[in-house]
Amino acid sequence: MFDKYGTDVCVLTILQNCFRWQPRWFVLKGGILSYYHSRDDINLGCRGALKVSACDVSPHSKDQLRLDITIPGEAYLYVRAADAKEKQKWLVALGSSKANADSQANVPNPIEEDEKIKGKKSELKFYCDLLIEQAYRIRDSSAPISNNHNTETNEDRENDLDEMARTLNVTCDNFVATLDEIMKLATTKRGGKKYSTPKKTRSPSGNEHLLKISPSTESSRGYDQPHSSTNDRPSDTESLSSDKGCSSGTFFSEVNKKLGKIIEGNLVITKHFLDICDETLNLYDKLNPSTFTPIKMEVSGNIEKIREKYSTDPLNFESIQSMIEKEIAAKQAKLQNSATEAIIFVTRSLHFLQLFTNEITVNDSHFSAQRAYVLALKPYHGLVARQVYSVAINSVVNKREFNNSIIYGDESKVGDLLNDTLKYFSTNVAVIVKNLYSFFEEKKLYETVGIQ
Ligand SMILES: CCCCCCCCCCCCC/C=C/[C@@H](O)[C@H](CO[C@@H]1O[C@H](CO)[C@@H](O)[C@H](O)[C@H]1O)NC(=O)CCCCCCCCCCCCCCCCC
Repeated sequence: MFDKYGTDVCVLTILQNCFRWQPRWFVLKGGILSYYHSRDDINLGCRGALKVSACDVSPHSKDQLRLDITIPGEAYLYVRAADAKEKQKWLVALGSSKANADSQANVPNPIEEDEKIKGKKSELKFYCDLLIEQAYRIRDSSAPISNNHNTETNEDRENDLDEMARTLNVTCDNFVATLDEIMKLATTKRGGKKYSTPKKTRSPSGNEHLLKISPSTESSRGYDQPHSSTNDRPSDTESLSSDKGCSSGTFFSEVNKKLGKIIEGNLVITKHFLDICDETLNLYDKLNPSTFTPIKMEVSGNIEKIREKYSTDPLNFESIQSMIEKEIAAKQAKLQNSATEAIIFVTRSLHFLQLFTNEITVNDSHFSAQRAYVLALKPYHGLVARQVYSVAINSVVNKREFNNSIIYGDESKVGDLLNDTLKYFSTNVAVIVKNLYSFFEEKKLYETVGIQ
């Protein structure tokens, strides 16, 4: 188990998609557990790494050879040793690594304490995951077409590859920029030699304006907040919600018309909330039905639960907040199928859509969906839901198809209106989502309802 560098190395089998165990090469060094595709691939870089001190390590209750290594709510690694002896060695090695880190934690460590660095590190991890995923997508898409049924033309493929390459380029730039910021923060904190950004030696990406986009680290839930109150909402409601009086427009210019009345003060008006949610359901029909029909059904089931509750007493349940308050008072919020629970899940899907529509104005659809998922849904999802996501993300249409499916009328007349209507939708929905999340927090709703 120990190699010539005094490092713990081992082949462990790892639980991958579809619940199949795959052998992987693991290295535990300096408190970091890294894994590689195989021993021969060490030079190619690790496939994943976890800081052991941040992990919970627990033997599986039934499987004698399995260890679950998790950072609650963030990462998980399910591994299986070849035999009981090997598992025991790993338990001891991981346990000692954690204990070492704990004892060092008593010595004040300015880097660890620095919230900024922590935030940047999770940003870096986000870009690292994206880089790996985008690189694989390019590899898969550039493989020769193996059957005659594929209707995609060479031009389509080239366009897709171009778009993917541009996105990869932006992600690389973001990754490097974040790493650079971490280096600066770390050296300043340590009082070390001032770090200066290395000169760019490669050709510019031509996407410099996109570098401003970075994952939100503003709150623990990763919520993006373009506008903090109803007063911040865009004033030009007319021009963006009514597609400037022409017969061409987008799906969102129609939806936007309904957004004006949805908020009163901080209250989200139930009737209009339901209206908007119903509208957004139409979007799922533009996506791959076999993947998205079940997701649409789940979301529409939740919308129906809210509608049903509302219909029992529209006056008392005029706002979403009053509906929740009354369910809490009647001790109904915790019940299975409560309107409160349904509101939480619908809000999460709206949050996803809000982030997606904001991001798609400057990025490709895959990146946008990925970012929206990481911020809006992933923190709440366990293994199964994440796997559903990984299937869904692979059937996301590209940006060109996305645009085509939301534009109606004369495409050439839509121009800037496309992005304007997306931004308008996103900005206004952000206000709705923000108000609801603040209310959830105020009422400690996740604890009250008993969900993660
Ligand atoms: C182009 C967009 C691509 C979208 C790709 C992302 C897809 C997200 C996949 C999400 C997988 C969800 C898997 C299921 C999770 C559920 O377990 C979880 C919990 O369910 C709730 O459980 C309660 C009991 O505990 C139950 O009572 C409750 O009723 C039930 O809901 N559910 C969730 O976390 C909610 C997930 C909502 C996912 C919404 C995804 C939004 C996708 C928007 C697509 C349209 C936008 C693009 C338009 C493109 C046009 C070309």
